[in-house]
Amino acid sequence: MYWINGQQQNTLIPSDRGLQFGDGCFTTARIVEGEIDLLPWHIERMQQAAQRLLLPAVDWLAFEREMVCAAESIPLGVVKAILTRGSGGRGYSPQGCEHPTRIISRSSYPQYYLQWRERGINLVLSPVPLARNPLLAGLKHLNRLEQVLIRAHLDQADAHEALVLDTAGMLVECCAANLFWRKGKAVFTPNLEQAGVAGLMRRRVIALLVGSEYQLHCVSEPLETLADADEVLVSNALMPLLPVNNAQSWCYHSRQLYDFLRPHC
Ligand SMILES: C=C(O[C@@H]1C=C(C(=O)O)C=C[C@H]1N)C(=O)O
Ligand SMILES: Cc1ncc(COP(=O)(O)O)c(C=O)c1O
Repeated sequence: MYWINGQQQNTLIPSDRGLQFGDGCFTTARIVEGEIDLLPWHIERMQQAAQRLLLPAVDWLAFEREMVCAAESIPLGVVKAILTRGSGGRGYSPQGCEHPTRIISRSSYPQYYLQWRERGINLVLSPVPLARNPLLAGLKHLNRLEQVLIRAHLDQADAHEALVLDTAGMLVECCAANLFWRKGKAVFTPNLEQAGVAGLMRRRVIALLVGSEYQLHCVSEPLETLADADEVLVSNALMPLLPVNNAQSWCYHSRQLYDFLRPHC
């Protein structure tokens, strides 16, 4: 089910720059008991992305209201919210684009995440690297060709998620999730300065670690750092947190950090 600028409809004008250039940003949220989990953070991240992408003024009240309405009385589900620069401009030029497009959709919850939480998942190294670009790093923008290629390779592999490196060979994240690993009481996550999406569940995990017995380190490390990790976890707004059993040929048996975080995610 889709709502475009508040109207229930399934068609988007072909000149929309979201389609023409991937000119916009998005967020995907979990609905729990009719409410959007982390709603203020979803709005805040979209506002920051809109600012970084120089989008024209957005009606944020309407945007939030439309997300909230899409979630109403749904026990468990997914709301996706997209903002594009709208239509207009000559070629790439955004000049004259003053009416951003709001696209809200609702879908069912991916039930396999419930099973994966209990059983854990396996990760395989993706052959597709992420380009390093600090200008776009962290943003959940609409240009997702890298993820589409990563997912296409993953669909052929015997694994649930992928380990994704950047073009310098540093760990960044997974196909559609952020990555954490633990060594003793030290917890690590890639710093996302050059590539990757600054996930909201990553933000929640980081917040939960503050003042705990664990120390968080945002790092730039190669794949091999996972060889002597005690535990590996992945997160996104829907999962929201999954324990990893295997990454490449390395096995992890501990659930210490997962058991600490899971009740709060
Ligand atoms: C790709 C989308 O959203 C991301 C994917 C997932 C998921 O597959 O679990 C979760 C959160 C999003 N960052 C999408 O089309 O919604
Ligand atoms: C490439 C990528 N990294 C990280 C994430 C995690 O973001 P969030 O926690 O906001 O869902 C996503 C969302 O699926 C993603 O697509």
